[in-house]
Amino acid sequence: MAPKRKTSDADGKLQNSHTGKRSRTGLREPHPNAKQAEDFGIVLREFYPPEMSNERCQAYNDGTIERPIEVLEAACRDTSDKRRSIGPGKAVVHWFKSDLRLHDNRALHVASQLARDHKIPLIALYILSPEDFTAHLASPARVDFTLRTLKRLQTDLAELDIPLYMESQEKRKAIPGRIVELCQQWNAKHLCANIEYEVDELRREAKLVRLCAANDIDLALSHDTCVVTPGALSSQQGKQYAVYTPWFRSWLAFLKENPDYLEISEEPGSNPGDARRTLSELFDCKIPAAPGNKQLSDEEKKRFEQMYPAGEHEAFQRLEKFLEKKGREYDKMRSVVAGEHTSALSPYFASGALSARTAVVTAKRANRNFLDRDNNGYVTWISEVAWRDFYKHVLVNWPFICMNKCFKPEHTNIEWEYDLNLFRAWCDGKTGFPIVDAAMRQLKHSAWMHNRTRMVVSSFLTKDLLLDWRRGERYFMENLIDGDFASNHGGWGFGSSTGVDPQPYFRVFNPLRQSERFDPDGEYIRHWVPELRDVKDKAIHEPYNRGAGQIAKKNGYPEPIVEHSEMRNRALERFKRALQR
Ligand SMILES: Cc1cc2nc3c(=O)[nH]c(=O)nc-3n(C[C@H](O)[C@H](O)[C@H](O)COP(=O)(O)OP(=O)(O)OC[C@H]3O[C@@H](n4cnc5c(N)ncnc54)[C@H](O)[C@@H]3O)c2cc1C
Repeated sequence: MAPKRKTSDADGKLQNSHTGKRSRTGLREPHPNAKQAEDFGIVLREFYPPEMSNERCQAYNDGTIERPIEVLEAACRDTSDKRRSIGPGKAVVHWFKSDLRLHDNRALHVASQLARDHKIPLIALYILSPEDFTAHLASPARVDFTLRTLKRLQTDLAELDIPLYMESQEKRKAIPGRIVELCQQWNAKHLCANIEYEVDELRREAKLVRLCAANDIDLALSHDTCVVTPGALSSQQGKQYAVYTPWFRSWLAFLKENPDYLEISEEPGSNPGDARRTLSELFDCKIPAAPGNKQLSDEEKKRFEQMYPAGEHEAFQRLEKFLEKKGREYDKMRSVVAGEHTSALSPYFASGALSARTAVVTAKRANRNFLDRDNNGYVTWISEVAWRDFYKHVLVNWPFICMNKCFKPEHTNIEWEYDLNLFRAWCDGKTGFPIVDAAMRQLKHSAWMHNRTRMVVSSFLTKDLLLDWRRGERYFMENLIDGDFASNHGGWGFGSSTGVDPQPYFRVFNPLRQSERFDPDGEYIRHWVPELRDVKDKAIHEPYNRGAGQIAKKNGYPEPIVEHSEMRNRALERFKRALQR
């Protein structure tokens, strides 16, 4: 039998200009929530087509549509002969994206080796794309952190006589062409970059590989951001794991068998002596400005600078300090929401100032006996870093999750609410549920939130308010300094029970129990909700039901906006109904 022809991802995007099942007229009918989802700001129509159909997700699962990673692999394969024949040129370029570090950077290492072998200089490149920031919902705090990290990177590179050329490109479509133009201007024949696994980026890189080859430039791409490359692990049936625990077992076994995956790449050496002179104009580049829609106030800028100093040196110091002071107790303390018991390294991973590999190797060293599961603190922390890999592996295999779809497309049929008042109350930390409000205010102030409360508030938005989880996912991206598509989607999928390896839908977090368990003395709540600071003892968890209503009311703290058990039942009914369809 002839194999089924695969539709390319890009073809499919054009074919699938509408959503849902075919009606009797042959046109596709929208999903139950498609229109509301657009009006509620979930599908960004400025950049993307309407929500895709469940059929089309199924076609990805059946392998009849090429995944973006396959499109990229095909581009690399088709151009490999041509690329191999390309000579050295006069410079090698490393294109920085979300890998803003010198230490343990796979593609940068390749670029530096090439430059050394051919005795030509290395040029570093960064292109800021306001459109990408908007389409990918980058928060102003994350953009500011990226720009501050670039400043550190520029200084570190300059010490090696390597220039960092930076510019803004308003239109993201213009980026591949502009990169080719720059390489031609610098007479560079080799361009190196690390792979980003989000759909837009994989498609862009597939185009760029071909465009470069057509212009006599070799784009060499490296796998770098995950410890274990997406696609390297598969179940006994040869499939991508959808459950974390067996996946993690396989991840550990893979690293035991392939220790080279934990090898740290050397930092680049200095450029040859005359690079300062021959490339002098590239050394004075200004850090691009944050786009107008991603600006912070002066007060916010100062606050974030203090909370999260930028750069890889800071990241490494924080890593070492965390492992030394908190690592051993991590398994016992990581869910306590008051105080600092986790590493708070997520902004550094997200910007690429710290590699996951370095984190694992350093933790392993701190533990010394990692594979024999010596200390539960370090082993648990490594397993958390592995969650980051897990969600990226999931994204590569099920790319439609990048397109506003659930991991199980049938979950798109859940009937959500689209109530703006409830959504605002959640965003502003005014739901009358102290643990939820404390967490949402922590997010506003710190652009970061504790993992436990991320789970609590995502469950609350979806199960207690029954709001479409994708709006919460978007709000997180727009506000987190560590916003990372795969981890954020994974977290929201977990909390809303619509994702890969989710919390089962019938196990609904009770905000009160979560509060009593993970903030037993109410320290976290009192810190973030000043209206409740004078509330004594256990009343802090639900002031209106435990005799502290007067204080709460006097200080303007709202009564609960919903009744948990009633909403829980409603959520269970809606999930059951959707899954029985
Ligand atoms: C609804 C929701 C949304 C989330 N959104 C993001 C996000 O946008 N970006 C992000 O980096 N993480 C996200 N997470 C995962 C997790 O909450 C954060 O990574 C963690 O809180 C960061 O704090 P830390 O650096 O102190 O973590 P630590 O506890 O010190 O863990 C170390 C590192 O492991 C990784 N990690 C830990 N837990 C997870 C996890 N559950 N999933 C994936 N990676 C993990 C992170 O890179 C983290 O920095 C989300 C979780 C949920 C439930």
